[in-house]
Formats: sequence, C-alpha cells, structure tokens
Amino acid sequence: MTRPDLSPSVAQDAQRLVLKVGSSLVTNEGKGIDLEAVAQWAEQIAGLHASGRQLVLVSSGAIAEGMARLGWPRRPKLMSELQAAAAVGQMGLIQAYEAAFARHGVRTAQILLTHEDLADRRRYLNARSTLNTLLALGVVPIVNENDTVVTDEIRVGDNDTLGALVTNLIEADVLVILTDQSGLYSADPRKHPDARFIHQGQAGDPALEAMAGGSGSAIGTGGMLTKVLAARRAANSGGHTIIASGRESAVLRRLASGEPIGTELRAVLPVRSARQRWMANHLRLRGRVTLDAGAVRALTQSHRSLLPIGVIAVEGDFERGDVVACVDEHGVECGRGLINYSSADTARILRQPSARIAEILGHLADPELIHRDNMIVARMRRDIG
Ligand SMILES: Nc1ncnc2c1ncn2[C@@H]1O[C@H](COP(=O)(O)OP(=O)(O)O)[C@@H](O)[C@H]1O
Ligand SMILES: N[C@@H](CCC(=O)OP(=O)(O)O)C(=O)O
Repeated sequence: MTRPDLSPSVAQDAQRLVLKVGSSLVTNEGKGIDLEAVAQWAEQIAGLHASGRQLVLVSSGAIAEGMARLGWPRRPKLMSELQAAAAVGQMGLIQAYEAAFARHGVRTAQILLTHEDLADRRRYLNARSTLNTLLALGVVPIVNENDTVVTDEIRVGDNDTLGALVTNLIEADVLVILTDQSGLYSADPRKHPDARFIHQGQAGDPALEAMAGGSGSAIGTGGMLTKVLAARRAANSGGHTIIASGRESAVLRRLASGEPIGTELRAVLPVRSARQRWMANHLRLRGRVTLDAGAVRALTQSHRSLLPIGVIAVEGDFERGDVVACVDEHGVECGRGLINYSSADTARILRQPSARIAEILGHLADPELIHRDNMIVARMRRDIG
C-alpha cells in the first residue's frame, strides 16, 4: 500500500533501525517457520548493512513455532506450557536466522530480554552497551522476550512494546513493524472490509488508538493496538514507526530507499531532545561529583564524556546507572547524567586516568564515568529544572 502523496519514507534517512516481525508472519500462520520469509529478510538486512546502516531484529514466533514442533494444535492456557513451547520454539527461530544470515556473511546474536532488564537502570545500561557493542561489531542482534523465565507480573507481554523499548534503548531512528495487514485501517479490516487505510499519522494521537481497538489474529498477541501504542513509546526517544505488510515484496529495501509503504506514524521531537527530556523528567538525583575546571570545559564546551581524571570529589550513595549531578568547584551544577560506577568505585578512581580503572577496581566497565550520550549539560539548564 503506497501513500498517494509520495513523500519519501522516514526510513530513507534512518541509520539505525529496529525491525519487528510478528508470529503469524514468522511461522506462516502457525504452520512452522517460514524459511522463505526469513531468507528474504536476511537478504534485505544484509543489503542495508552493506550500505552502512545498523539494524536490530525483534522476532516473535517462539511460542507458535514451539507449538508446531510439539504438535500442539491449540495455544495452551497454562503458563508453564507456554514457557515450554517458547523454549522449544526459540531454538528453531535462532537456527533459522543464523543459517539465513550466514549465507550473506552476516553474524547474528541472540538477546532474550525481560521487562526488568529495561526498567532497572543498571541492567538498562548493560543491555544498552551490549547492543551498541554488537551493532558496532556489525552483528545483527535478534531479540525476543525471555518467555521461559518471565511471570505475568514482570512481562513486557508483546513484542510490539518490546520493539519500542529496544528503539528507546538504542535510540533508533525508525521502528518498522511488519505484520499480516498492510498497516493501520480506520477499523479492523477482518471485520470491516470497507475500512479506510491510514497512510500517515502522528505517533501518540489518541484517535489512532480508537481505530486499533480490536484484538489481533489467532496467532499474534497484541493486535493493532499494541502497534499504535508502540509508536507512541518509540516517539519518546524520537523514533518514527512504520507499520507495513511483511508479505509485500522487498518491503525493507523499498522502505529504506524511500518508498512510502504502509502506515507511517511520525515522532514530533527529534531523538536528542526527546532523550534529554526523558532524563530531565524521569530520573532522581542520587549524588554528585565535583569536577575540576578542565572537566567542566570538556562537558559544557566540547560536549565530551566525563572521565574519572577530571573528578575531584564524590558525595552521596549511588549505584551504577543512577543519576548524579556534576558540579564545578563552587558547587554550581553544570550537568547531570547516568553514572557508570557506584559511589564507592567512583571514590577509588577519581583523579585517575581511565587506563588505570581495571587495575584499581579489578574490572573495567567503561572508560567514561558518564558517557556524553547519557548526559544533559548546563546549556539546557531549563530542562534540568
Ligand atoms: N484498525 C486496524 N487496522 C489493521 N488491523 C487491525 C486493526 N484492528 C485490529 N487489527 C487486527 O490486528 C491484526 C494484527 O495483529 P497481530 O495478529 O497481533 O499481528 P502480529 O502477529 O504481526 O503482531 C490484524 O490481522 C487485524 O486483524
Ligand atoms: N515472545 C512471544 C511473542 C509475543 C508477541 O508479541 O507476538 P506477536 O503479537 O506475534 O508479535 C513469542 O516469541 O512467541
């Protein structure tokens, strides 16, 4: 489904993309992994890689594939049986992706996440640096929820939401959600064949949520509502969302070349300001570090990361991943950010060159005390509030 006004897709300029594929697509409506579809996605993703773009794949299908392998015709109700099916099916998913990508010389990695990995600040930072490292290495991370260990209370619950959380985590430019429909319609097209196709909208518009109210296919979990809500969440970090049909030929390649396919839900704020707003609004200060004049300049004028060598004092009791204020020698705040070391470790490495961190602490997490991507500086004091 191509937009009539033909404005180019937001995927055209995207350097970092998250691609989410739903269960019904991956498993051919529950019949078993659709190897042909997997091969086509791998080929297109390898093509994007060759043009220098980075991509994380969020793939559903573990439960559906597990059911097919176990010969279960109906989705079980018992949590333990769903978890068993997911454990069996995840093997098949990963095997299929690894083999398909290997044909193009692209390495893959399996990442199984739980809600806690994304809600807890320390685990959030760890998941973020692992994904960023894999992307820098040219690997395609393949993400699913760790269904085998999660209980109802700690589930993300659906992979549309997980795709949006991953988009926030790595600050991707675009989240592409491939499903069994061409995109969002004004009502569920299964029940309302005359429903109108929505070519474009603003992520977070409540009118879209009303349209997507119905439940999903027999195989999928979330339906269209979770996709529309995922677009709202992706927009929190500035990511745009495209909902399109996975059955459209070469859909990824065409989107990346600017072809306006599917429903495009645009984020209003650009990535950076969205992230800064999130940090300013959501995080409580746990302590502070005092910077020497050189470090203050590095932060506020050169927009560099904060290194331990520029820190002369530490106050408060904080853990890796907590938010701390950065103050100058007169106690004036010049920024704040997510710190990579606890207060105890910071006290041991302050005034030291980063090359000595491993020797002093016995481990090296990061050369920076606060990475510049995880920091807002005084220039934006209004945001700090
Ligand atoms: N307004 C809508 N527009 C498009 N599809 C809708 C809408 N409302 C509900 N749906 C249903 O959502 C389904 C897609 O959701 P789901 O089955 O969970 O897919 P996936 O497995 O790809 O996540 C469609 O097949 C469709 O029946
Ligand atoms: N984690 C589950 C998928 C859950 C899910 O959201 O499925 P879907 O609605 O098809 O994207 C699995 O792999 O079976």
